[in-house]
Amino acid sequence: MTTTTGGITIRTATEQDWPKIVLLNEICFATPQTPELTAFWKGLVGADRPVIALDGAAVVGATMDIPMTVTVPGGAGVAAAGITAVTVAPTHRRRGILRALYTEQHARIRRSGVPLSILTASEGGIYGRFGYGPTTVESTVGIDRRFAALHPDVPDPGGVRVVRPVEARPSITEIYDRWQRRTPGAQVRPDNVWDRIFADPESERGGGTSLFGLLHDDGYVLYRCVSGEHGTTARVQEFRSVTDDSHIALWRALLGLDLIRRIEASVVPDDPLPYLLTDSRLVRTTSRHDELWVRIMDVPAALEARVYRCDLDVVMQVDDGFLDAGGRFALRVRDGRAVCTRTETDPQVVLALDVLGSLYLGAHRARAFAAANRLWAVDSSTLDALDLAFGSEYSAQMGWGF
Ligand SMILES: CC(=O)SCCNC(=O)CCNC(=O)[C@H](O)C(C)(C)COP(=O)(O)OP(=O)(O)OC[C@H]1O[C@@H](n2cnc3c(N)ncnc32)[C@H](O)[C@@H]1OP(=O)(O)O
Repeated sequence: MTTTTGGITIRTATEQDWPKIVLLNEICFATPQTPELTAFWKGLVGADRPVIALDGAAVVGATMDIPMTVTVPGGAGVAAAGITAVTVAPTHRRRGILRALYTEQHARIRRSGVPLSILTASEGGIYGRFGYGPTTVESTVGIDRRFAALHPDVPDPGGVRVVRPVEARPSITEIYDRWQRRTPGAQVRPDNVWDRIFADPESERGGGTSLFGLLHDDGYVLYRCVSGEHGTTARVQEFRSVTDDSHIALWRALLGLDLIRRIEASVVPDDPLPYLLTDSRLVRTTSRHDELWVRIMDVPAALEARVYRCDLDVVMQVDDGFLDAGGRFALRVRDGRAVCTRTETDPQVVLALDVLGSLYLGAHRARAFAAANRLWAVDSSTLDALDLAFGSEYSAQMGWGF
């Protein structure tokens, strides 16, 4: 495939293009790549899968996607294209190269038939126009461990062992798989991603120690320590837990790190962490940000893949200004399962595809979008019905974690 717009050629890459793609990535993300990192990305993406933009012989833009599987409410794994490493040279920005790359890439994604396309966004203002809505949410919190006391009602389930992560790989990966299958927005993690996590290359430690591990039968923590002028901080890279007891036991272990001054971790909106402490204010939020963005490629397939919390009958008009994946859809839910079909009936709800993407995993509310005039509903009870049905048990979670 090759198309040319405004003197720029858009085509799929070959193995020979990779040195130029890597240089573009290094410049755009201000991160030099080691040969190992390049080999890792090539293995993940496939050498001949990026879509690139050329000005003469120079590569001036690139985008890639990785085949992924995302958990949706109810636990099903849905196939998704994971868009990554999108770059346009600083010499060629704001003249439509990203749009040209995306047009080509998304046509290919559509032909592949996957119901979803996903990404994590470098900036929040770019991807809505392409039908992506922010879905999962996470906060970074910091705790001054010296003052953190556990609430007297919080039990001490025990069962945590200190491990070297690489030696505990089978247990850690098995727990991740359990966590991923029950967590909307979580993704199946392939072996080569695990290989990289356990290899723990020094170039990616951000000045910290190698990874330390805490392991429980139903959860684990991977963290590293960073020393600064105000003492040592334990930075949690991953905290995965599938039971309340393991969540408590792992936080007890972290808060027991006597010589560590501060613990930093990412938490989801309904994380019980503040309630474990006598003083919940000690869990200070330092940032709150979107994590996974979803673009629904096939509305009926995506809406039928998840389960719902109550019965629902609604006709939605979904507007897609980028591709033609929108239209009018009748969504009928009984006993949690949906049937979604195209219809000509007048809609009770009108919304853009990026808004439907934001509602899809259950972490955002239709009523809030309606208040912002980003969703129209025929009446207030329709908004209530949407929010009741689309809500999910675990409100939000994190991505691949690297
Ligand atoms: C999924 C990921 O990989 S996230 C990483 C994205 N990459 C980066 O952040 C690296 C640094 N930035 C870049 O490489 C480039 O600036 C890109 C890729 C973000 C944009 O590339 P460009 O070729 O300049 O974008 P292009 O000209 O095609 O713009 C497409 C649309 O997005 C808009 N847009 C582009 N960049 C931005 C921005 N930073 N903020 C808001 N809107 C933007 C344009 O106005 C345009 O809107 P329109 O089509 O509705 O008029």
